Amino acid sequence: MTIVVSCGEPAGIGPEVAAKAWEATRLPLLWIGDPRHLPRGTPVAEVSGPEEAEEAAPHALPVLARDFGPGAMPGEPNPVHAQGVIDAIADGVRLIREGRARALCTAPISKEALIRGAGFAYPGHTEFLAHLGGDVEVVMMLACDALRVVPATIHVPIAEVPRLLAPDLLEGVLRITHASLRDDWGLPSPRIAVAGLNPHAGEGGLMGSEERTVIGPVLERLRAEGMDLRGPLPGDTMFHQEARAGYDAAVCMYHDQALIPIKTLDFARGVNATLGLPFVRTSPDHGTAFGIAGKGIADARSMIAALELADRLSKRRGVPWRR
Ligand SMILES: NC(=O)C1=CN([C@@H]2O[C@H](COP(=O)(O)OP(=O)(O)OC[C@H]3O[C@@H](n4cnc5c(N)ncnc54)[C@H](O)[C@@H]3O)[C@@H](O)[C@H]2O)C=CC1
Ligand SMILES: NCC(=O)COP(=O)(O)O
Repeated sequence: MTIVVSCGEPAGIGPEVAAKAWEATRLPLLWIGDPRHLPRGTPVAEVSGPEEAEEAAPHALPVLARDFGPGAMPGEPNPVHAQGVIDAIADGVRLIREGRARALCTAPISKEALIRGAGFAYPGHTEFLAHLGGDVEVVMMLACDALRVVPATIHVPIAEVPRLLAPDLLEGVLRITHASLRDDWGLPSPRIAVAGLNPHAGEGGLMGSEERTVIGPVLERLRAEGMDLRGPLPGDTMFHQEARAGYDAAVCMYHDQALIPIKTLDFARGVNATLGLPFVRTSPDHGTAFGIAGKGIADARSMIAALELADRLSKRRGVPWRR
């Protein structure tokens, strides 16, 4: 069964890295988008559905063709394309729900282009997919060989993090992360490190209180259920090599606390996966990279890693849509 790849922002590097990743892996993908946005020379097999992808994939990139209207200008998102970009994601999810595809790999979108061009109501794929998955609670994980990280709050202004960091939210994030490490990653007893919010994890309450009022009590409660949770740990000292050896995933309190270490360690091969969905979704860790779009120089290793992870996780799950 095929892995669906949504086109992402046509003015970015998404179409290029998808074409390069197909070339490198020949996995039975189904790319949904306007084939005119693919790099010139990409061998394309237009198919009418995912069922035809397997046969086509060894020779050409299987494409479920959409007409986005005007062509794409590298680096300059066209508002007219925004709805097509959103629809490609939703179509991919529909194919999985219908049991016709086994996973979704999303190429990067420009959140700003979709919000401005089509009034997109979500700050990213993660939140949109949570809605399409049945308004479920989800978690963003970024993973590479050296590290897995989870930001407890995701696409929100930093000023709002302390208010949003409620015990219920943190508990949900930890439960979903723990269940996914066990069921999707095959770790029978996951070890999770949890960062504090404040410098030095609050320095005994002298540099902030969330570690004592929110994070600590949630960890105590879940430890009592048998989860292996370390922390709250100072965010600045939990990512060096020796520290990383002590846990399977790090749950962080905000976006950059989680993403800076992983993108610094392995930007080229990091993968973003959404946990808690009824289906498997992965994505490269990078964005649209408008500055290099159309130049043919984009590095496809993160997209390849995202496809390989989607392949592995969906095979492990065995069903396209878990109810
Ligand atoms: N999953 C998604 O849809 C994601 C979307 N984005 C969106 O992408 C847009 C741009 O975000 P930025 O913060 O600039 O991050 P970015 O990842 O697009 O670019 C950061 C830097 O890395 C370089 N770069 C990125 N990917 C590369 C690749 N595959 N090969 C070679 N160089 C690469 C870029 O040229 C740039 O210098 C934003 O609108 C953001 O919201 C960002 C991350 C994920
Ligand atoms: N920085 C990660 C990111 O923006 C990915 O967001 P999403 O579109 O996968 O929700």
